[in-house]
Amino acid sequence: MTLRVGVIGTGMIGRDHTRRLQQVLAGAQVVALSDYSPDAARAVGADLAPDAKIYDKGEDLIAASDVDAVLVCSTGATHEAYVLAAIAAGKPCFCEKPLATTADGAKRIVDAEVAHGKRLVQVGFMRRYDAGYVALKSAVDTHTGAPLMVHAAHRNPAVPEQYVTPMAIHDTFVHEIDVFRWLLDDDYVSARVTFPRATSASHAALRDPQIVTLTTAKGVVITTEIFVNCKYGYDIQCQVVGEEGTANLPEPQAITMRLGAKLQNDIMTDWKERFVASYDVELQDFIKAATAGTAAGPSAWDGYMAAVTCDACVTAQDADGAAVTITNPARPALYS
Ligand SMILES: NC(=O)C1=CN([C@@H]2O[C@H](COP(=O)(O)OP(=O)(O)OC[C@H]3O[C@@H](n4cnc5c(N)ncnc54)[C@H](O)[C@@H]3O)[C@@H](O)[C@H]2O)C=CC1
Ligand SMILES: O=C1[C@@H](O)[C@H](O)[C@@H](O)[C@H](O)[C@H]1O
Repeated sequence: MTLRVGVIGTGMIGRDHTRRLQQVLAGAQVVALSDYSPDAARAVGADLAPDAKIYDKGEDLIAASDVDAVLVCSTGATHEAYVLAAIAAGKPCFCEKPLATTADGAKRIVDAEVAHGKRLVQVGFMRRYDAGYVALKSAVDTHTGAPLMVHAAHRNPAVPEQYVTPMAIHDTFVHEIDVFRWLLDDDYVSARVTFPRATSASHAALRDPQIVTLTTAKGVVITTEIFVNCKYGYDIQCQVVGEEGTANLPEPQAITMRLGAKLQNDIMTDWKERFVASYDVELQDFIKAATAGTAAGPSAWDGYMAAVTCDACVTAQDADGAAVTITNPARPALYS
């Protein structure tokens, strides 16, 4: 059976996911596209899915009888309404991060899915599918002993002018929030944010870099540098320090050159390239589960827990370095 997929939001990642569904992965076909700007949907259709029907409204795409499953790739603030509509229609839904821009919004999705009684939602936390993180988790689970600390960095070369201080949490750090819960099998109890000297490459509405310190229920302290105007490349770093040893996230494969009296290798410059294989694997997982009428991988609960933590981190950005407590809600049986 070929899964008939509708894609809502045909910007950067909507286009890229349409390409992988049409050209890379097995078992799915994009039959419908929708975007706030219909011209953007038409352009992606013309380039990648000429037979796809273009819908002016995402809600109509979700309701269409020939759409089996939905990909929500529009801007973050629009996700909640589309995911709720997909659940109401009983259709599997892959939602790009964030699941919702507030914890309350994510909770409404969890409540709707629990009421439906079966998982339908997968959140686009693709790092859980990254071969490097999978290897790191295996090392942490089997070799390095009880984790004590994590040191991490999330660096982007530059961000658009409209990117402001809270986005460093909701848009960027949200990946670490999810992947470290999974990596450590733990939840967060507090968040603290400090701001080093600001880079001159930023502007008044974006305090950059920032350092977030999360403490987990088991007492692990995680420090992450978020630096979104680092200039030199897209660089994701992670080191777990355990009782017996340390484990580092592997560097992406790159040719090492001895050239012009220098030892050098390229550093990637964007997320599309850095995590290309992870996006492929996560969506193949979505196709497999959605074909069976359900969802796997990062759940609406994971999206909700990430949103709760994001809210605490954003509060901590204005707390002058003080710790903000994170209260974890009770987990419904659907997500156990
Ligand atoms: N997992 C990952 O690594 C990444 C995830 N993302 C997430 O994907 C989502 C989209 O990001 P980008 O593609 O980078 O943004 P983008 O700005 O390139 O594309 C967003 C698209 O959504 C459309 N849109 C806006 N409101 C809409 C609405 N109400 N209904 C339908 N379409 C609407 C816009 O017209 C635009 O075409 C965001 O939530 C972002 O956080 C983005 C990049 C990487
Ligand atoms: O998800 C992503 C973007 O939306 C975000 O803007 C970047 O900071 C992240 O590095 C990237 O992975």
